[in-house]
Amino acid sequence: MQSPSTTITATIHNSNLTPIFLPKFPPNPLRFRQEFFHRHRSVSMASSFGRFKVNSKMDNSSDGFLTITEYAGKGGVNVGDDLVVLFSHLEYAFKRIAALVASPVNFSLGKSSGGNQEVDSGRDKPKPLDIVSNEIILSSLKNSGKVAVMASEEDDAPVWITDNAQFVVVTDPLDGSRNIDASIPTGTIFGIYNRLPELDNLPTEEKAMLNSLQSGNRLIAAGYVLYSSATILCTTFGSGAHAFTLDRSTGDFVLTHPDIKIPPRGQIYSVNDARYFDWPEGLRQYIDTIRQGKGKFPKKYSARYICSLVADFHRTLMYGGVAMNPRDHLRLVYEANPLSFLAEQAGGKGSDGKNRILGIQPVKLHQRLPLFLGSPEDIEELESYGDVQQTVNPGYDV
Ligand SMILES: O=P(O)(O)OC[C@H]1O[C@](O)(COP(=O)(O)O)[C@@H](O)[C@@H]1O
Repeated sequence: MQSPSTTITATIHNSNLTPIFLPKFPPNPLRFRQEFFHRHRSVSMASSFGRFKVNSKMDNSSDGFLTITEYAGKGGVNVGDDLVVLFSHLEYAFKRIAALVASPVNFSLGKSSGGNQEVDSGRDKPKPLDIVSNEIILSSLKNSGKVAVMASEEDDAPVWITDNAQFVVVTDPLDGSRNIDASIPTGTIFGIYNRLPELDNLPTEEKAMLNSLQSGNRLIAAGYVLYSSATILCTTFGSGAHAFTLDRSTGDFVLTHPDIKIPPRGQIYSVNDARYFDWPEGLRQYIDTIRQGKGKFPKKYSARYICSLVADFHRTLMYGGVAMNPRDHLRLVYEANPLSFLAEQAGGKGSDGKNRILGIQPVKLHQRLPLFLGSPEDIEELESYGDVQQTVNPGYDV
């Protein structure tokens, strides 16, 4: 009989993981790289924006996992040097945030949004993690030299960084941070647009705002980072959704989930159903119906709700079903648009219950709306109930 450690080692070996607590294995098998090349060898990866195409040189690549830089770079989908540089700076920010949320230093930072009120004299009040994460991302974007403006959920107004840089970045630096004291997964969400040169002559505040209020249809890239048992960066450049897992032994994000396809139909719904009595009739009926297995899919649905949007969305992408927040709570610019872009790139849908999210023109930076993300058949069935947006919003303590 094998010893437990032999069994664990074998299991990990077979699943291509390289944990830091075990001796390093020989180079990782070729599986993901080969799969990726095989799938994309002659396939046009042009997005609806018509920008990115696979470079055929990828066929001749060497062994091992594909890093995100390789994927995005000249040997991969070739999104352009500027975007590759921007991504490498974003990656650095995400690694710093991943380290921070997992660090004992959290406790001295004051994890919760309220921060630590008790401070020794002469010492600054610790900043909550969402503020620190915001600063980390802003500093990376500044260092990249590629970003004209950043709009963040943590800032009242967009920050103009530099003239003539190509990109606009919108972000929720640390979503789900209210859960962090319990070490529940959190995430970063981001979207990238091209700067609109036609606005260049406007006053700074105005051009910063209008560049940030672009419709989701114009996103050229988007993604989220899940800080959980693994740190996963799931991204799209408009040519499918791909997830990269942080290999802590090398510090690289490596392609582990190429070309994610959300199941057309899932069996999981994700919602804060303590709000049931504030829901409109249509939403109650929909949930009652699928719970009982009386919907179009004749199986009883199961509920999962982490209350951390990135984690709930990631699970939905992997397993299918629908993740929702039916009240005006989540932000169009920072959350709904980037995640809807990813959902669509994976074959899913993003809706406000009536309309496609990516078609909505933002009118305010911090605009909130109901959000439904998930499998196409589930979203279509939900929308067919008509009355699914929660308009009663009394304010909730937790
Ligand atoms: O309280 P609700 O309606 O369940 O909302 C929970 C949602 O709010 C969030 O915590 C985001 O809220 P904040 O933007 O206020 O941090 C999501 O992560 C989560 O999905």
